[in-house]
Amino acid sequence: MSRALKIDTKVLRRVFGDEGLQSFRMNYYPPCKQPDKVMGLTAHSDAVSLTILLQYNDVIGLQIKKDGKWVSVKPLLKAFVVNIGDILEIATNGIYRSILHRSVVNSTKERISIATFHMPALDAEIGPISELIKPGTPAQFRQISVADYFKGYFSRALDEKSYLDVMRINEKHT
Ligand SMILES: O=C(O)CCC(=O)C(=O)O
Ligand SMILES: [Fe+2]
Repeated sequence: MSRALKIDTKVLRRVFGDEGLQSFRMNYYPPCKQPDKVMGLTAHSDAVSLTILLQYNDVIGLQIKKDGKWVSVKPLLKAFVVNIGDILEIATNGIYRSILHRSVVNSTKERISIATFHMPALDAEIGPISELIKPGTPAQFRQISVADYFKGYFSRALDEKSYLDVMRINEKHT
């Protein structure tokens, strides 16, 4: 990522240093006779920096929004899905985009996924990396402490990528 962003590797270490937090969530989706009428997990992007996800059993459910369409991510044996989260979008000033995703349910089979979320420590600050703010690319997001960022995030309903708009400079705060 440092190479792609053309920044020193020390910069990402500074931002996502070794004091970061990891949390995890196990999602259990029971079968539903009318899967078209329910949503397993509503469309969202992960608020964190990076998510490493295991689709534990061989049941399709995770979908990502690609070119305006929902696309299923086929579970692969022993493979992880790596999803970019909102903090990485903020830190890279919009160069890396967090992925909009959701989970649908199956009519006969249960589904289990395990997500590990990675983020900076609560007392760290997040905002666009200073090395990426240049005359042609001004800061797109505000600077905020990780604690305040998550306080705001958890006080809202899960709603696509709407919380990123709250962090955006020159956008209406809803
Ligand atoms: O069940 C899945 O595959 C996705 C879970 C997810 O998006 C989440 O836990 O944030
Ligand atoms: Fe997610």
